Amino acid sequence: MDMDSVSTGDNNTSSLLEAQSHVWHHAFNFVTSMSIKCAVQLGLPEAVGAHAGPISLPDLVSSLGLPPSKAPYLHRLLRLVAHSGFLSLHTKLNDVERYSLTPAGRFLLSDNPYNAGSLLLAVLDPVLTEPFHHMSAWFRSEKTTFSSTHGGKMAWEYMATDAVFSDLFNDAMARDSCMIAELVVKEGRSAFEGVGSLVDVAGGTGNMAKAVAKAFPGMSCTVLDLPHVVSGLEDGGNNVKYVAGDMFESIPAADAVLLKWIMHDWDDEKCVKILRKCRTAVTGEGKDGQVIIIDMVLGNQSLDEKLRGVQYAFDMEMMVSLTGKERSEEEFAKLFFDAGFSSYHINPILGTRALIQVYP
Ligand SMILES: C[S@@+](CC[C@H](N)C(=O)[O-])C[C@H]1O[C@@H](n2cnc3c(N)ncnc32)[C@H](O)[C@@H]1O
Ligand SMILES: O=c1cc(-c2ccc(O)c(O)c2)oc2c(O)c(O)ccc12
Repeated sequence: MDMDSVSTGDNNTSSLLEAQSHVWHHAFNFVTSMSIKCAVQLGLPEAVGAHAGPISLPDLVSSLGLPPSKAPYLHRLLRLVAHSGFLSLHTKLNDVERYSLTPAGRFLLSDNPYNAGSLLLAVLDPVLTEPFHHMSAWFRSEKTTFSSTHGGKMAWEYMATDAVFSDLFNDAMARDSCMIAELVVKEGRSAFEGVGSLVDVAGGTGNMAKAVAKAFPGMSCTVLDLPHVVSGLEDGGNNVKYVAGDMFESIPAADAVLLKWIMHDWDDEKCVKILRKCRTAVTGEGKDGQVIIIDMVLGNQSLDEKLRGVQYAFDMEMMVSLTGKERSEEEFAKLFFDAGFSSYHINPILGTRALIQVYP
């Protein structure tokens, strides 16, 4: 091959090497993700976190119950996991390497109520990674919706048939809700003040509703979700009850309806259907309620590069695993007006996500 014809633009040595490394960085990102997944599956965060002070490699090998012969291999895994920002490396004591958890590493602890390890395990489960192998074939096909993998089942139908993946996914959602509930109660309190009754539509196992009910003792909260998600869940004290149902059919009347991480699961047509049902729920019986949405809003220029990258990656996940998408303010506004709402307010208080209040 004539190499001159391959290199384009500025071909001095450092820019060539940088361009190659850029490709490698993205090609191997997957290896980094899978290595962090392995660390979570081994219980590494718990072993590091439980140790009094930074832990050495031999102590880690024994507390993880690994064969001693695995020590040099574990050392290599630790190096990457530490480099990725989940462990701090301490070398001061007698030149022995010891590890402690960084704040991001503590997010991987299974007993951390905010644990994000479950989301990592779900996103890196073959159920969710496998469809990506078929993305280019889908682009070439005439099909406009991707989500027909998993033996031809659509996402939520599939979920009802795979209890292991469903439990992992619901746990990921529940942990996220713990953290978001705390932030919402702290930073977005005004949205919930004066609300007497709230339905958390597709509210999963109810963590968000429980936290909101606890923070606002006078509020009665209902969690609506599919039967396989809420069946067997006891109505929790604290004014929280569960209803098994289909949000496309009927949503109980309330002063406010919450949709956390729901809009991005669905295409525009389905979103408008859900929003119309929500509008009916908050305007019945002479009510003049509101719909509260927690989701990403694309195009917030104050987000840094990394967070914008996370939003675009989530958008691909929604495209490939579900029939959903992440939306800009303009795209959300169109949905709201199409569903008959008259105004909205976006409060970007949740990092990559925002709290949106929508009014009839
Ligand atoms: C992404 S999860 C979000 C759960 C919860 N709102 C949260 O943020 O933790 C989407 C939820 O929608 C539920 N769901 C899907 N289709 C539904 C339907 N037709 N009616 C009610 N819930 C549904 C799923 O069971 C799942 O719990
Ligand atoms: O990573 C995700 C994956 C999925 C998902 C759900 C059911 C399926 O059967 C499926 O194949 C994929 O849904 C998500 C979601 O709904 C969120 O709100 C946030 C993240 C995800």
